[in-house]
Amino acid sequence: MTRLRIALVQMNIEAGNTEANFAKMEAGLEEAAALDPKPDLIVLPEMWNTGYALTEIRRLADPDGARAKRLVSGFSRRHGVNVLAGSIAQLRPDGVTNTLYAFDRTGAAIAEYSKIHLFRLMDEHLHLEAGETAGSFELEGVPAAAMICYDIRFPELARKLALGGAKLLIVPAQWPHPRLHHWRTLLQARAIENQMFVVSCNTVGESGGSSFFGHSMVIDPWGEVLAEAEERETILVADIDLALVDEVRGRIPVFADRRPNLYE
Ligand SMILES: NC(=O)CCC(=O)C(=O)O
Repeated sequence: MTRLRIALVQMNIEAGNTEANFAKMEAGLEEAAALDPKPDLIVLPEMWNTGYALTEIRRLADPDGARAKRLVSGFSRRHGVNVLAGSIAQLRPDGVTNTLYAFDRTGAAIAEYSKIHLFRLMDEHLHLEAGETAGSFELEGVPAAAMICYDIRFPELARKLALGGAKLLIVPAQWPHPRLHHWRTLLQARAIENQMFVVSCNTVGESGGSSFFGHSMVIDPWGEVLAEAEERETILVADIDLALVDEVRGRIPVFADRRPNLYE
């Protein structure tokens, strides 16, 4: 399949209120799955279970992500829809990670990725453990990849994922004011330079001393913004055609023209 309908659940997350956040996440998934036509893929934002309640994160984090995995996997299977389950605060024996999962239409796990660049400005490095591997996977036969929020400031990671074949990059985030122009510019740059679709799901509202601006986006491999949310809770929907990736890569053959021996 080269065409995908994507729905992004741009939601307000209450820092530290996991029960409210789980309820909101489930309501958001149900609302997205009820769209007509139904989406092929639903995406959630970063750290949707706890928000940035980092000083209490060990108490709040989901042990092995068991609760989130059980709920989202069951939802995927019941509705026959792929879900990229945001990221959550996941409790592991060696600490808390900022981890996303993806499930296919049968509810089977197809991806797990823990954020590898921790964002010092929001104290992530003091409370979270960084992941150690990049996030590539396959979605309905499409080579795809995921990064989390601050990761998009590292073009070398996006390039590695694109060189590995990714045509679709999915980015859950909690990106606050006042850096809207960084968010939009970096996401568009990752799409243009790697000639791939970039799909980013942000949050809205005040939490943990930050104000999140939404502006979830779907950007095509030419850098065109196909859909962009405003600063309020919403389900943002866009239809993408993956065939455009090969067309753009054929028109400007960036990957064939690279000179890695000069700069790697
Ligand atoms: N949650 C994050 O990683 C935020 C990243 C961010 O705001 C940035 O400017 O980078």
